[in-house]
Amino acid sequence: MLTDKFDRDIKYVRLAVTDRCNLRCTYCMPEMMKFVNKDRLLSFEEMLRVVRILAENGVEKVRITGGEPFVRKGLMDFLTELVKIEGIKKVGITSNGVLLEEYLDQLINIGITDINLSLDATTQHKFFEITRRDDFDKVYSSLEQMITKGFKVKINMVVMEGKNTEEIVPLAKYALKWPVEVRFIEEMPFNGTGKEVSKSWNHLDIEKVLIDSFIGLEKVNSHKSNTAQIYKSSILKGSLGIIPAFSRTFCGTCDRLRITSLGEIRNCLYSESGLNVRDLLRSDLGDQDIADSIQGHLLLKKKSGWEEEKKNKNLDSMSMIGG
Ligand SMILES: Nc1nc2c(ncn2[C@@H]2O[C@H](COP(=O)(O)OP(=O)(O)OP(=O)(O)O)[C@@H](O)[C@H]2O)c(=O)[nH]1
Ligand SMILES: C[S@@+](CC[C@H](N)C(=O)[O-])C[C@H]1O[C@@H](n2cnc3c(N)ncnc32)[C@H](O)[C@@H]1O
Ligand code: SF4
Ligand code: SF4
Repeated sequence: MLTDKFDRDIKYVRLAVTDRCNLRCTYCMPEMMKFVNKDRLLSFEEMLRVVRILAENGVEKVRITGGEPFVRKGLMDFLTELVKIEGIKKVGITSNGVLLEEYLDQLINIGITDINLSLDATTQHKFFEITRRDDFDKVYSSLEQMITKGFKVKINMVVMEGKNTEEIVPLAKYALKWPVEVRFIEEMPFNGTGKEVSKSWNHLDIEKVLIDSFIGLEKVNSHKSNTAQIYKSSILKGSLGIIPAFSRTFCGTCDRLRITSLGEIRNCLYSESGLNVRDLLRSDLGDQDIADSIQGHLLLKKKSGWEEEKKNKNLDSMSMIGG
């Protein structure tokens, strides 16, 4: 079992399969984003090997992220192999939904039905302002199809002062008509431009809007490794959630490791650097040696990454880290 100095067992890995993306969300990257050379990314074979090593050491859940996972060629073949790895009980994907619709049936066949969909607006116009691309209709259509086909869907909206706060209630209303979890995320300073987030709504501002707009909304307890505070009401088919990713910490129960698109194992979203597992996989080290290196690196995981690493001001694009 991979365990850190504070007895947190690591069971969850977030794997960024690419840094490339077909959108340019303003909170994540600049329009002229420079992506890394493809040979610096882990190959799918290397990813499968590292996940096997992690699974042999207690990791049970993998979340595929990026960049946009579906822009990487060969993703479906990779996922088919990934779900077969012994010990991996759950594979989820976080996607912007632009290319998702055509893959839904294949995903069901593979056994992946857990999708977190990023959507920050309910109109074409607002969607374009935030993502700099005109793909709202494709994302909405993917969403409708996912609901029809019975996927377990969580919607992620990054809340930005002066940009989309008026979209909180319209998006939350998706949970009135569909059994989806609509989650509102505090903006974090990973926009790839080096600029700080000027002023952003925090979890209390978001909570006030939700409580004022939905009758009978109540906080419920959620799983300890959940990033979101969940709210339910009898009027909702789904639920609402707030992810206080910037202003508060849920580090005490952090059971996550990240593998960036460059193949770096990072102990925390806010870590400035990590263990270069790509070089280890390309050396002649065996699986046990690599597992030992990962365990060694894990001992550097901070008790509260949020408090101790946030000062790093690592302003990478979120697409490099995977969120
Ligand atoms: N501060 C912080 N934010 C996180 C962490 N994990 C995910 N996030 C943020 O939470 C938001 C939603 O991320 P998702 O990719 O949907 O992942 P998730 O909500 O952790 O996923 P599941 O719990 O697996 O459904 C993104 O903005 C992430 O950057 C974390 O460990 N710490
Ligand atoms: C980096 S994206 C990668 C996966 C996919 N492209 C997507 O957008 O869902 C993963 C998650 O990080 C979130 N994210 C990106 N930049 C963020 C920021 N600056 N603050 C908070 N969340 C952010 C996105 O909204 C998304 O839910
Ligand atoms: S948040 Fe996701 S969809 Fe938006 S630019 Fe970043 S990687 Fe692409
Ligand atoms: S800030 Fe770092 S340590 Fe805290 S929950 Fe997020 S990833 Fe884990």
